[in-house]
Amino acid sequence: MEKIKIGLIGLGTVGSGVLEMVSNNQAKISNITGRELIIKTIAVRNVAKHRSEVSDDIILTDNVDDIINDPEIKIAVEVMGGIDPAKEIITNLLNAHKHVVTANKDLIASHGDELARIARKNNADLVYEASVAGGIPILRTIVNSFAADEILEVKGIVNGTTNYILTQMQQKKWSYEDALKKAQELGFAESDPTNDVAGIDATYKMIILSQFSFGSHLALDDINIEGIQNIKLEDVAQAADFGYTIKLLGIAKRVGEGVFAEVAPVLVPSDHPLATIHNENNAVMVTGQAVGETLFYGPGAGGLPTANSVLSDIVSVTKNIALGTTGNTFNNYQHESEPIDKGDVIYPYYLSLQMLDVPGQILKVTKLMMEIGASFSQIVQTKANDTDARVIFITHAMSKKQLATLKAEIDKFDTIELRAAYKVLGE
Ligand SMILES: NC(=O)C1=CN([C@@H]2O[C@H](COP(=O)(O)OP(=O)(O)OC[C@H]3O[C@@H](n4cnc5c(N)ncnc54)[C@H](OP(=O)(O)O)[C@@H]3O)[C@@H](O)[C@H]2O)C=CC1
Ligand SMILES: N[C@@H](CC=O)C(=O)O
Ligand code: NA
Repeated sequence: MEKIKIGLIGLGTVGSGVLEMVSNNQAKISNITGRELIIKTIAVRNVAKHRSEVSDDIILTDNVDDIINDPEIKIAVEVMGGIDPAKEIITNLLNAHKHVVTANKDLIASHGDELARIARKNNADLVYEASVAGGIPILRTIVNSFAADEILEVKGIVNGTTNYILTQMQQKKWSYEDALKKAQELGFAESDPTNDVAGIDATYKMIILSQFSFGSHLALDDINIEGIQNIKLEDVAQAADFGYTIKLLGIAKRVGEGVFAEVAPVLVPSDHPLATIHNENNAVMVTGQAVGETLFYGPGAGGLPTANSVLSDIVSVTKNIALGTTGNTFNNYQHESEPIDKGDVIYPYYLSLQMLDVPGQILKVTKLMMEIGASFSQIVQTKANDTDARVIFITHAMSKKQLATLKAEIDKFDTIELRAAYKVLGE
């Protein structure tokens, strides 16, 4: 049987999963593709590290040129992460006419168009199913199964680390710090978890999902991003009392001829499907004009689940090599979007305020709400400490402009502090 030789760049959480799957699932892969896959060379940062999983017939190197310059290697798998030097490495691989499979959302969200052009020029495949929602086969599903439908909205939980942290805070009352540490130990977090907890990783994934769903080219600056770093156990408990679960959601939807996208903590009604997604699992809800609402669920992080997506890409490239059909862009939907006024997008909000416990304080907030033309649907007051009250409001739908004015006006009161403002899904 003809052999296809592969170069693997990175042997951490995902790379180890890829190595394991290629050796354990060879029979099925060969059956489907008519080719035998061989991992010839693995590039890592530190070759001195003990790696019992690497057999003697595999070349282990710390020099990626051993893959780039090897004419025998047809497919390179980049699972080292980060933008530099991954961008230069992938560029060199494509220019050396290698097909590239990557899990790198940072790079694809930031420079995907440029890399896709280089791939096309070299008649090479560049595919990245693992970059969004780990083990969920979502990108190829949008390309193939939503090819004709007009997608109106794509939203969901697209970061495993933060969903794991929120689940532990909600179900086991773990502190944020303890939950993050465990997510790192389990291999869900990025090597620097800042992007996970600050919502940047989820934003990269929403940029890629928006490209596939709307043909748009959003940049980080186009998107309102808020992470989970400031969520307190008291908000988690208060949200639960109101019947909500706090989730870090990515939302991207068509607004007129433009696309609105946001990543932020959102109160999800506890009986909503997205509220039932726990731990490192992810879920992506795609709403199409014709099909209506669809939901795709599965592990969003972790070695083997992510490796399964990488392997699906490797198999797809291998079939293209066998058929002589390489060089097609993974996503070729392009649609020019117009800028939208984000201030007009409306949602209900959860507002947590701390105020001096004396008469007239709630009235001040109520008057402000009247002035901006907004209103409350639920109010709860508890004791914060000897002098202060905690007052939680759930508002009716209001615009971001109204919310910004409210925040600015509350800021002027010495006796009232806005401690949290989170969107609420549905009204
Ligand atoms: N972890 C997950 O659940 C998921 C991760 N991803 C993405 O997959 C990619 C890999 O993630 P993950 O496996 O978790 O990362 P790890 O940190 O576990 O592994 C990174 C690997 O890359 C190697 N490496 C780093 N820099 C270089 C370099 N300059 N040259 C050669 N090798 C290098 C490291 O070498 P050494 O071993 O010597 O340190 C290590 O083997 C990232 O893009 C990530 O965003 C996507 C979906 C899920
Ligand atoms: N760090 C990421 C890994 C997968 O993309 C996450 O937690 O989702
Ligand atoms: Na995926």
